[in-house]
Amino acid sequence: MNEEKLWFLADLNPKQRAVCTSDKNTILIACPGSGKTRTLTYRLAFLSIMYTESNNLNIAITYTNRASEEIRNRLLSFNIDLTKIWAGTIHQFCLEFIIRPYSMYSKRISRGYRIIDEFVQKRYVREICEQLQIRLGYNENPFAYPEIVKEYKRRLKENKEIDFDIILDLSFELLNNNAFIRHNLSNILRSIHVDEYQDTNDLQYKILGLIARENNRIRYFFIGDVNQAIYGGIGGIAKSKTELDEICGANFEVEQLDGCYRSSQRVIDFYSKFQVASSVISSESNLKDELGIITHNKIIDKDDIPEKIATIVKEQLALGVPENEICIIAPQWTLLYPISKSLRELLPNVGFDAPDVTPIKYDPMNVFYLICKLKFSVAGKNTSMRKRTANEIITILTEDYKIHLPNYVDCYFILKCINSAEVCDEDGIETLKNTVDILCSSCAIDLNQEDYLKKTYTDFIDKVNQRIANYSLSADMNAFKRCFQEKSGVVINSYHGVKGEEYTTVIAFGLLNGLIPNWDLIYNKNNKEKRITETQKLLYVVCSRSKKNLYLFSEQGRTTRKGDVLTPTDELISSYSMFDLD
Ligand SMILES: Nc1ncnc2c1ncn2[C@@H]1O[C@H](COP(=O)(O)OP(=O)(O)OP(=O)(O)O)[C@@H](O)[C@H]1O
Repeated sequence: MNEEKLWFLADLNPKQRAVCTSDKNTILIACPGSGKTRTLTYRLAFLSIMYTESNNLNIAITYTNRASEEIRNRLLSFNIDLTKIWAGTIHQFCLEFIIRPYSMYSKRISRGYRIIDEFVQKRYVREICEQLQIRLGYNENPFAYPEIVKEYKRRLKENKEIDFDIILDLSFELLNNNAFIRHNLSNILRSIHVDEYQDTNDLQYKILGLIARENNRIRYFFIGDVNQAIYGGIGGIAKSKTELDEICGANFEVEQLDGCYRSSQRVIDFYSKFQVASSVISSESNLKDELGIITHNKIIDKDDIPEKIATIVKEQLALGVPENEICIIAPQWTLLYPISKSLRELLPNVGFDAPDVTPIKYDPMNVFYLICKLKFSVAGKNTSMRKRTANEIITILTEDYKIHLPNYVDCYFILKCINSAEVCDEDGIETLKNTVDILCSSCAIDLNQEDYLKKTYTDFIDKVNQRIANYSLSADMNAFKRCFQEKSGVVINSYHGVKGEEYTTVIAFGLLNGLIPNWDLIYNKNNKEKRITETQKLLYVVCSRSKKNLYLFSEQGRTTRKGDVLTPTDELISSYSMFDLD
């Protein structure tokens, strides 16, 4: 009877279908474009259809919010009921399934806590450096100083604050110290899928292992590609079968997918030169025999980059390539913001899905960010997102800040309050303040009695003001609305941000020693091997996003702060001696 509902399995090749419907703990390792994400997404759909009677959840842990959003959208397009599927990052998983429901069992957070963001973290580091009289060098990592770490941790503890690392530490502690939490949690799960598992760190594996060992009926699915392990610097590691067997107390099958459905053979042959674990990849794409364009320009001046890229974009559009099939990539946000601005000026009729410097920064775990999202996006559109966001606001207030809300407060009430707040066209901050005032008074929240919430509010307003001042931004309602407008068009993103994505034409610039690889890897002369492999993996990720065309730039004229000239990335130059570039 389910067969009709499983129509989508026909879109998989036999190997993908076997993996998708398998009931074994599986490690799926395969090359870019081989359909790992497709197999994972279809597996979630398969499980939710096969086990309609059960309430147990199927979990997908992704590296980014963008990836989990894409999985959810794909499933919705199949009309899959999402109630038994959960997709999000490991931090969201820990927060939702461990920290929030069990915070009363941790002395540190039992009376409430607030999650701090990068803005507050940077402020603390600045204050601590002043206090300890430490002068940090340019780009130096403050957390390499044990005395800074000690004082930072002390402050957070004293203020009942947690950061992203502490979310993981506390989750591990709660699970490790409390058998009943492991028991309760593992009994509501059917399966856990970890996408891009090569980027998982030791503590994250341990958390997953504690859950797995408690209940061997949960099926685990680790999906990844060792050649794309670009987070080694922050502890990401692809564990072997033996290690995963040990961590999860289970027996894993190792499976592989063959062929690449994304890229032409020419693109594959080019990026294969950056493999650290070699394998032969053959194209299964309908673009298989396309030659496309693969080029590396080392003579262009940095000031000519915007015009040159604008010309390529125009040519591609004229050839019929859709806007969202073109992607421009750079290694740093400091390069991405100016190129976005220049391209918008040079190509006023082209749409861009590009990073903008806006008054409000993306921060979905901050309750005031969520209030802004509802106030500054269009009411009446995307009702399910609005209801979800309003519910999330209630959850954060009650479970993180431990605020007792009156019984009448539900998502509709929150939406009504936010919609009714007075708008001040010239001043987004004033509008936000009106919204927070009405929300607090209607929900019986006295901000003066709620220290943590008030601190988060003050920090949020400070951060917005600082961004407006630092980047000379407009502060009117339109500027605030732009933060939440959906963008579409030519994609502009970072080298790390494009992981998992695919485009007909990829244009990458900033391929320079000092950026790719970064200075940390260059200075570390003892570890030449690491420098080479880390750089190769980044180049592999970037180039394997392309279906057909690849324009690479190592522009001239970029220098260090001292004025030393940045030269083209060595690993890129050495790789194409055997390859005929255009
Ligand atoms: N069996 C198939 N038939 C046709 N197209 C497929 C098949 N499997 C995957 N694809 C298509 O190939 C492309 C790449 O798939 P997917 O993104 O799942 O690969 P991936 O292995 O996750 O890649 P990456 O490692 O780069 O993230 C997508 O456009 C997908 O729809």
